[in-house]
Amino acid sequence: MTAGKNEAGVGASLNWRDEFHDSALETLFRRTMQIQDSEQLRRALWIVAGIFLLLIVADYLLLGAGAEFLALAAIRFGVALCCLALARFIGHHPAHAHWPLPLNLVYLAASTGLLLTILLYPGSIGLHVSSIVMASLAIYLLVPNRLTWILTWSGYLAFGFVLVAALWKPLSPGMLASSILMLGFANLMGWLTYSRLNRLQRRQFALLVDEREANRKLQQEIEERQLLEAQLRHMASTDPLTGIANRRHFFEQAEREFHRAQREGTPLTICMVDIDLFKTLNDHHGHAVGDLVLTTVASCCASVLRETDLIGRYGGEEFVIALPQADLETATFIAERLRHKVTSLRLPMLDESQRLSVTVGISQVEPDEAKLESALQRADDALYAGKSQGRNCVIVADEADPSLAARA
Ligand SMILES: Nc1nc2c(ncn2[C@@H]2O[C@H](COP(=O)(O)OP(=O)(O)OP(=O)(O)O)[C@@H](O)[C@H]2O)c(=O)[nH]1
Repeated sequence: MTAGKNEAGVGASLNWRDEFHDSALETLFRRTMQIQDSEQLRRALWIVAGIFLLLIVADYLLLGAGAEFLALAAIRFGVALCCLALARFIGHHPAHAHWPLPLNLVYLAASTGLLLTILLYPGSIGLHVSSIVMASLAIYLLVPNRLTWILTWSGYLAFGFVLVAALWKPLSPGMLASSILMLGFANLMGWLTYSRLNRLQRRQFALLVDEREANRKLQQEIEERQLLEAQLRHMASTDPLTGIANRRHFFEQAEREFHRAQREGTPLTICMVDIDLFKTLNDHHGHAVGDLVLTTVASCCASVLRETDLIGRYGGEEFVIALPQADLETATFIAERLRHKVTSLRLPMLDESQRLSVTVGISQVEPDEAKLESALQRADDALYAGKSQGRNCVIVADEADPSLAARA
């Protein structure tokens, strides 16, 4: 169901048959009501069959076991059988509840049977008029969603009655006129009741469709908003060039790790990573190549880390890494692995003499340290020490043991 069609909503207009003007909505309505309609029809057929069978008993009481009774019983039994067969068929195939042929044939049999009884029955004409009136009302009330069929059937019944009454059971003009009036009134009441029920049912359905459409749109809007929020969050926390965390987001996460490490007494190390002679590379090959180098080195750094490690762009060509649960020895090992990986990088626009390299400064958060910045400062100092020692190396801050301050 498209949104445009649903705009019909509460005001979804109905035609003279009390069906939706919008054929798609009408089809949806019928499909939705299929089970209910077939159930209703089945029940109607059972009721009609039951009435016809009961009438056999009434006929017997009135006529005795004569030839007229047998003829009547055969007609009534035949009609009841047709109804039961159709009810069973619809029970197995609910989708066929609106098949015109079997339904119209059964109706034709039932109403013809009813008309024939007028000929065979010696009862008063008042009884026949009442039975035709009851049958007409039953059609309006029991047959779901088929006004054209209902009108045809009621017309057949009324016309048949007048014909039978005129040809075989001549009535006085007064009796004929009042019978026709009774039938007309029954049909009018039936039609009005049918129309009222039908309109109510369809309006409720249109409301439901509207509500569902509104809910669907709302859900779609919520999902779009959530997606947008996620995009905004991602944009606010990510460096647009390299795709790793930006400085702000890195520090948010690193602060959490800092407090956890201090609380739990576990190690936390910081690595400052700086691309060597990046300015020269930028000046020689231009900013676009510089950007590509930054992106490549950033993903190279990220690839040597565990999921729990943090990496962010500190600024320019400098990256910062936080390694929870890692002491200086482990951090040095990781930094060396990173340094080696960067030196082995090959970019098509750079020749062999222009190998990429990084210098890394490492520091460990001290147990009694109140701020993360102190450890960062020490890592930065170690980095600049590495730069002044000739670059492409890993330097550990305040390291007394020179074996850990590895140099390439
Ligand atoms: N392409 C590009 N260049 C950047 C970006 N941010 C900073 N830079 C450049 O990075 C260079 C940093 O150079 P310096 O800090 O002098 O250091 P260096 O040339 O790498 O030398 P050392 O660090 O001493 O090895 C400058 O030329 C900046 O313009 C960026 O986002 N893209």
